[in-house]
Amino acid sequence: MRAGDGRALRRGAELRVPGGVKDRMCLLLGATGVGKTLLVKRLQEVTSGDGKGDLGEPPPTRPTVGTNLTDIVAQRKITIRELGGCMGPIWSSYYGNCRSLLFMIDASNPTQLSASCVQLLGLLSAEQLAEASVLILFNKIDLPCYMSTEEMKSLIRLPDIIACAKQDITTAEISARKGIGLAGVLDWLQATRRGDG
Ligand SMILES: Nc1nc2c(ncn2[C@@H]2O[C@H](COP(=O)(O)OP(=O)(O)OP(=O)(O)O)[C@@H](O)[C@H]2O)c(=O)[nH]1
Ligand SMILES: [Mg+2]
Repeated sequence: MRAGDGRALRRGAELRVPGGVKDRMCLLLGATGVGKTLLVKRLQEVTSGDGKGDLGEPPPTRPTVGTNLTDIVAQRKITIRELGGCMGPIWSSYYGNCRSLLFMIDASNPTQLSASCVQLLGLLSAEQLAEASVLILFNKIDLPCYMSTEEMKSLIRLPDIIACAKQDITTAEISARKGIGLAGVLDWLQATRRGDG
């Protein structure tokens, strides 16, 4: 399934995580509208070869009702599974074969911050994700906001969260719209993929 082709779950069919041990993948999670689908589309653009230079206007996205599986082919193939924000109550059904986790926060929307923080704490305390590498993405830094990302991090006490977490956590500030920080995301994905052997 291509990014952006979110589809509804049919009688919980998608709840069965593809169980093969070979099928380890990167989960992409975050509240509705933070920009997950656009990020995946942009990563595809920049790795497709013709994505050098200006990315241009962002492609349209629709809310993901269900899940999108996308292969990013850079030095090695990386499979990213985005779960729609509206799927929050059943995200945990997909933790099983997750090796790395991208968690996205909307840096232009401080009113959503506490909800995102609760989601993040839930993820970090999940037993099945204890060994996952985590990249927290503050997206939409191209938009003006009355609060800086540093203030947002401080508000949710992110340094304390990182210090107490079992996971190896990295943070990045990006704009999926403008293409800012995408190279760093790809580098991180490649580095965690290498750890898979
Ligand atoms: N300005 C700006 N807009 C963005 C950015 N990233 C995403 N958007 C916009 O935010 C809206 C939602 O983006 P999506 O990628 O559909 O969000 P999502 O996280 O996949 O949402 P769900 O699938 O509902 O969970 C779209 O209009 C995007 O174009 C960004 O970096 N900057
Ligand atoms: Mg989406």
